[in-house]
Amino acid sequence: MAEAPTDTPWMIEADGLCKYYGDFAAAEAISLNVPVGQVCAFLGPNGAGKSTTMKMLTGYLSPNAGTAKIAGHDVHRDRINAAQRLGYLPENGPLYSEMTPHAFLNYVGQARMLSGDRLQARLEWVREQCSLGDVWGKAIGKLSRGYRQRVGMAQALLHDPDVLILDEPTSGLDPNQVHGVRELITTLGETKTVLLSTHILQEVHAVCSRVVMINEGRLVFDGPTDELGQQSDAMEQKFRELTVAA
Ligand SMILES: Nc1ncnc2c1ncn2[C@@H]1O[C@H](COP(=O)(O)OP(=O)(O)OP(=O)(O)O)[C@@H](O)[C@H]1O
Repeated sequence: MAEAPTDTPWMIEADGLCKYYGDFAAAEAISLNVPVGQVCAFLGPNGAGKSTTMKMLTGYLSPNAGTAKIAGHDVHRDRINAAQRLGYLPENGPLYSEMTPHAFLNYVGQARMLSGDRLQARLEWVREQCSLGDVWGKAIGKLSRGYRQRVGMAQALLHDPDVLILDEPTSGLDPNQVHGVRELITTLGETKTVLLSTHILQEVHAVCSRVVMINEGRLVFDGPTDELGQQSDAMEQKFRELTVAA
């Protein structure tokens, strides 16, 4: 049953999220709150638990313990309202290889209850913003990794959600495309709340005001980007200190 939305300043809330695979803790006691309009980086080495946490935040994975909310809506108990406010770019998006970006995004739009002029306007907006014009009519299965990533980004943005959870949005993109996606995220961050995972520390400086870092399933840092150092070198050093196993 749907819950009444709470009057919360937090657009993304995690409270004590845990995920176990057998005895192995992929995520343990993850709590974090992201306020309206913040662009927050989610960092950690390979296997740290970033994707696992993001899947729990978006309701795609059930936690063993803890709760997640989007714009005050519990992602399991109030799934439809949470999903309406959320755009999610998964690590390996479920893209339908035989469909064109146009057909796929049209289908996604209808599934999200968009129709008529509003759907057409949103399709045109994502085609433009995600630079998909050249491949709009080609089969997704024949697109390069970078273009597939942009189709994934387009489906996350299509319904104009307030909250974006982006798992490695610039992975697989060439430097020009990386620049374009960073600019897009910066613009989106003026009005939306964004949590993005990345391995590229320059990206964090470029677009994020806050960093949350995870290692071996546990939070090890949560603070302003500047606290990790003004330069990428300093940030890299801090990253190693916080994430190399003791
Ligand atoms: N379905 C699963 N069954 C068993 N172990 C899993 C499963 N999914 C993830 N894991 C393990 O949980 C840990 C965290 O994985 P996760 O994908 O969340 O890490 P990550 O920080 O996103 O890594 P990367 O930066 O490499 O994408 C890893 O050790 C992974 O092998």
